[in-house]
Amino acid sequence: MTEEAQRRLLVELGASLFQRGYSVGSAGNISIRLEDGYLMTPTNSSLGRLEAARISKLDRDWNHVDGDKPTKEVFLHRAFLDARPEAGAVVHLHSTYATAISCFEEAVIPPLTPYFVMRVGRTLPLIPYYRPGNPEMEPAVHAAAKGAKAVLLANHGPVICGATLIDAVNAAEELEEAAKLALLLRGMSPRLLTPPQVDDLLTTFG
Ligand SMILES: O=C(CO)COP(=O)(O)O
Ligand SMILES: [Zn+2]
Repeated sequence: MTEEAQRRLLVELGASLFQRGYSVGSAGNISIRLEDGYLMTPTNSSLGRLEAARISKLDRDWNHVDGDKPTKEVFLHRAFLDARPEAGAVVHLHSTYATAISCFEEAVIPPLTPYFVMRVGRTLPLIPYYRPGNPEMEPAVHAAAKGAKAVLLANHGPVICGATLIDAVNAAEELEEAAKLALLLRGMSPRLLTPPQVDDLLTTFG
């Protein structure tokens, strides 16, 4: 896909996430890996109102080379993109239910549905609280991303990657849905997928 097409897709999917309430105000940020660097949403931009020509571009060494100033969470995206060479895009949201789960001491989403396991995987590490934009978070996120496709930032929100932007957005939506189910069923005793069922999903679709 050309860079122009990636830019257009970022504008389209950002608007789609915003319109459906996955982000509000100027919350959240998205990155895409290119052959010659990275595209990132500009800082303080709304995912609902991105402009293709103003999207930030960084070179392979993470220097800002074009467009508006990038998100203050560049290091968060770098942590994922460095740790997971197969990742083509990273989505960070403040989506309501995943953020609610991130506020628990035990921030766990159990394996309730196949699509959560298929898109998010076996583990969802919780990163301790850091101020948004604090680069000190990078080593913890990098280490966690080595073993997981997604993390929850405590009292802040989810970060998730995918092979393509569409994959990362699908995974972010699936994570939010699973968080909603986990909260709906909290305190009850729902049937969970068994470890062999989880293994089977990851072997078949992982
Ligand atoms: O979600 C955000 C901070 O965590 C939004 O920050 P930016 O506007 O700098 O991308
Ligand atoms: Zn944030």
